Amino acid sequence: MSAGQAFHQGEKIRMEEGKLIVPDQPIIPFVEGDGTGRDIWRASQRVFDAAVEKAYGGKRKIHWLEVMAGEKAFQQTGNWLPEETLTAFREYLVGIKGPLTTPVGGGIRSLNVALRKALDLYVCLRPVRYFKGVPSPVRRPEDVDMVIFRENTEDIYTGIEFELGTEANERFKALLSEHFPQEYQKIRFPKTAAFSLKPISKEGTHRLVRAALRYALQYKRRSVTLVHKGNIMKFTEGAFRNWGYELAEQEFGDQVYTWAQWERTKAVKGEEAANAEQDAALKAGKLLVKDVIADIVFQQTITRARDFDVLATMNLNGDYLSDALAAQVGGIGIAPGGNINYDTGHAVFEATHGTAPKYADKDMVNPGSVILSGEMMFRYLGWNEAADLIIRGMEGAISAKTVTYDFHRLMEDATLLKCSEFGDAVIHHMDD
Ligand SMILES: NC(=O)C1=CN([C@@H]2O[C@H](COP(=O)(O)OP(=O)(O)OC[C@H]3O[C@@H](n4cnc5c(N)ncnc54)[C@H](OP(=O)(O)O)[C@@H]3O)[C@@H](O)[C@H]2O)C=CC1
Ligand SMILES: O=C(O)CCC(=O)C(=O)O
Ligand SMILES: [Mg+2]
Repeated sequence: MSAGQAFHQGEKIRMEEGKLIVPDQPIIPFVEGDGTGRDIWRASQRVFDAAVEKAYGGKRKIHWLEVMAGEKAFQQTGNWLPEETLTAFREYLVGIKGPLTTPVGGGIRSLNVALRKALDLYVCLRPVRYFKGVPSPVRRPEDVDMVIFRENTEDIYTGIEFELGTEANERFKALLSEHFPQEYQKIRFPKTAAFSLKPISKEGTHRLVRAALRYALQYKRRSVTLVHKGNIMKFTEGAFRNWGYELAEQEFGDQVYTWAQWERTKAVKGEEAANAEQDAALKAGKLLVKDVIADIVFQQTITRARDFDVLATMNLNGDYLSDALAAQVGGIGIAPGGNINYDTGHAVFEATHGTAPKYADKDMVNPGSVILSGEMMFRYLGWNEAADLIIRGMEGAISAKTVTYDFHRLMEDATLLKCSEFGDAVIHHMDD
């Protein structure tokens, strides 16, 4: 059904004066996704409808609107990401999607990235929390309670690349050697080098860090950590850190204490004075804004998880970090997310994982990531009662040890469920 068809029941979600207006019968567009997306969507949609029905007894209802993207769209329309799909997500403001396949080393560019860019969904929000009973490779998974704010529209995901052997690559190299001879000299094997460009802007950094800080202050989190590889990429990743501190001090000065402030005090008054200043600020309830280099963050989030809370990252670092952190709390089968523009209200919720093609149509994988992405969507809509039921259902199914293969292989005495059966178990445990 097309986005604009007037006879579709339900109403549009709107944004008015910076506030989301959610009717009781909203139209929500969804993409089921490629590969395992099909199985996962079927299970998840049942969970969402059950949660809404149980929470509101018929007063509220979602009118699902299927929109096409990926393989299904290509088969049916010859287009991987039809304009109608973008129009639907634009018009109805809030949607949800399954994973879409991106070929490696050639072929189409990521449809996921294209959607994020088209709707300017500049925050990729990925909470990482522990559910009791989930199998984990670390000793204290309950210490993991982090929220990733990943920049979603810049970085190497911009897709400006020059492939070896193409005329564009030769022209790009000629431009470098003519206009930037010193930089050109640094290329180890210029004859066989390909290139990717990495734009990182002050504007893009500011809006991402602003969103992370607002979230941290609203939910009374302990800290926001800026993640970067600024020692090596000084003017992109290093600038991300500097602009992040700048924004924090300029816009949230009376509510935060930054490590940039600590450095300045140390330079003038010494380390002891800087430590005392930080202690006093934290005692006064200020939010700590700090930074970490992107390699050590992968170690420290494991060895001292409690030191990390909200993490603000550029696009690639956040992509890596989301899968890595998910491993500590049960893996990618239970890692939700949302792509959000807090200014326009547009949001598309989706799992952190991909299409896992080897499991496609086997009714086997964990639908938990999409189910929890729906939970995030309900909270975004203010439907907290439905969201709470989903959490209760997930907790109940996991603590009853009725789980899909990914958890089953790591748990003792668990019952192996199919993807669809896990959805049923979540619904069943909503009544716990
Ligand atoms: N937002 C999106 O749409 C995303 C799309 N992708 C795309 O997906 C495709 C495949 O990517 P790939 O790198 O293989 O990553 P995937 O996340 O698709 O799969 C990697 C592994 O993660 C585990 N896994 C994934 N999903 C689940 C699940 N629901 N339940 C349990 N385990 C799960 C499986 O592990 P095991 O083998 O151990 O069982 C699987 O083999 C690529 O084309 C990629 O571009 C990737 C990420 C995000
Ligand atoms: O777009 C893709 O295929 C991969 C995206 C991805 O890995 C992510 O957003 O986490
Ligand atoms: Mg990823």
